[in-house]
Amino acid sequence: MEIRFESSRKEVSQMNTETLRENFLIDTIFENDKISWVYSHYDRVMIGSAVPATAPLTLETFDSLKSNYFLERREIGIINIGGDGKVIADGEEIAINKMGCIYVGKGTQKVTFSSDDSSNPAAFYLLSSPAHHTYPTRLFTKEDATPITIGSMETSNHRTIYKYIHLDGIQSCQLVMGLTVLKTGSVWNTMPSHVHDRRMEAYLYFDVPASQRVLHLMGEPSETRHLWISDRQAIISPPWSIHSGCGTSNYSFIWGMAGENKDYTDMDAVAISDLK
Ligand SMILES: O=C[C@H](O)[C@@H](O)CC(=O)C(=O)O
Ligand SMILES: [Zn+2]
Repeated sequence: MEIRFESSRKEVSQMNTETLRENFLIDTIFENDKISWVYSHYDRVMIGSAVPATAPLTLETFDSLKSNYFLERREIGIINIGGDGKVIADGEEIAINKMGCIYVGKGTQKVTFSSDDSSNPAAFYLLSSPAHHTYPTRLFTKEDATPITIGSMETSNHRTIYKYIHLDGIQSCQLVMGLTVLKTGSVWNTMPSHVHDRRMEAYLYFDVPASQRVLHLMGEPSETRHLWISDRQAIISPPWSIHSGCGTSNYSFIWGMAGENKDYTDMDAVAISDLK
């Protein structure tokens, strides 16, 4: 497991491309037959993936977590971006199709991931944060997520937001999770952008066509930086940073947060005219 420590706002304003990518881009995820994790010191959120290509995979703990099993003091949100699959949580088998979300609560001792068809394996994106209470394991399909459409074609940000784990959805201790799908012809996500100093955020871009890229924007609103992102790569966004992007085509992404509250609408908007 890779550990990423935090960087200060001043440090980030002085980073070159390579240092920025080393600190905030997660590019080696979604490897076949592997569970991989990055432990971020922003709100102690763990960002990972599980691709059970040829055989099922079991969630294991790490020495550095000093726990007897992964979810002893943690909760986890799982979203499938690949073929149909299953999650087994302490014996409870749950089928999960593309864009479905499963929350598994603290205290669950054994979690296993499998694919229905090894020629089209499931690809599970994982987000985990510390937890102090057990909320029940729950599945939401993308239809359960009461999708809302925002933005417009005129401003190239027409998109549908699916909220899964949040105040009015699946209950959790601090995890908030969902995904956004851009309409054909729309390329901007989270524009106008925002910050929420009370919560860190992580993005996983997916369904980005192989020859296309997303220009992800981060940094303080008056000190923005960019990173070029390809399909199935993730980005860590510090609590003081904007997290927004513009694609060379439309695309989708999973957003996830942890911190002070689970209120999706708790955002401090940044006027487009204030970005530098
Ligand atoms: O705090 C919320 C997150 O940044 C995302 O939900 C924003 C987003 O998906 C979008 O506007 O497209
Ligand atoms: Zn946000």
